[in-house]
Amino acid sequence: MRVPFIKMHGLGNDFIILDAREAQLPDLSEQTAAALANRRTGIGCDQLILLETSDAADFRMRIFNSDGSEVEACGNASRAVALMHGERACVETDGGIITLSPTNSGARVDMGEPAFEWDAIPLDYAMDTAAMPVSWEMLANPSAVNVGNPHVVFFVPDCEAVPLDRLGPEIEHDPLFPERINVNVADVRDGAINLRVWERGAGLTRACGTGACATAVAALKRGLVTSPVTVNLPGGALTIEWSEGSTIVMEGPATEAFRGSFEWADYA
Ligand SMILES: N[C@H](CCC[C@H](N)C(=O)O)C(=O)O
Repeated sequence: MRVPFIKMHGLGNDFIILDAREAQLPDLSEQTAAALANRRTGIGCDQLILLETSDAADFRMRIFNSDGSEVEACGNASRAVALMHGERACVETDGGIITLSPTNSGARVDMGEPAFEWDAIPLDYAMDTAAMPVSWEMLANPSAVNVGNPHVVFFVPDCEAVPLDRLGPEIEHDPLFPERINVNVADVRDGAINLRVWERGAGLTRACGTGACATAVAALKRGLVTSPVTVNLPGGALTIEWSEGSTIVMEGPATEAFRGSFEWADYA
């Protein structure tokens, strides 16, 4: 079976998008997702995105990391799907309902409300998620926020100085995080956030939309910045708006790279 796809990215965080809303596709296994995402033997992406019909929203967006793991949220892909869909839409994800509003260069996405309770992150045991009494070498006293998916956020003097390629996987797989975790290291300068992210199931990426949301919320709760806040990632900048009790709104670019097709049997 020949299957069409669209290759898109949000600030260099890249996606293969499969659209099963009209044409039924075979069941997508985590093995097939990982094979398609493989940059050497497959098409290559950070996340694979599958669009399906939904009874609860305009459509459903499913998210598979490049290791094959299916997860709840993907901010950059939400903007890419908004641009592709071309009009305002409510979208069902495993992390809740999000609202997409295309702009002429990408999209504004309402990501829903963040959660802060230790068992909503989730953590393996109770603790204060605003300043967790844990550390990994120079990374200490983080915040934890769930923005549909789980994030831990460390504030440091210089995010470029952190050996994230080594500490990221160590923290991602720590037993404190029963569903693993996305690892954010950030510094704050001139009212803006500089952010690097080790993504659960995908590793270092050029940008992470949900990481930008979680880090902005953590910084706003600590009084380090004011809303709206610019978050500078290696791939570019996003703007995040949030205040206590409200939903998170993220705005930024999305880009279509190319369209193609592949033989499903080659990856099944
Ligand atoms: N790159 C995505 C994050 C994917 C999240 C995934 N790594 C997870 O396991 O939650 C974003 O822009 O939000």
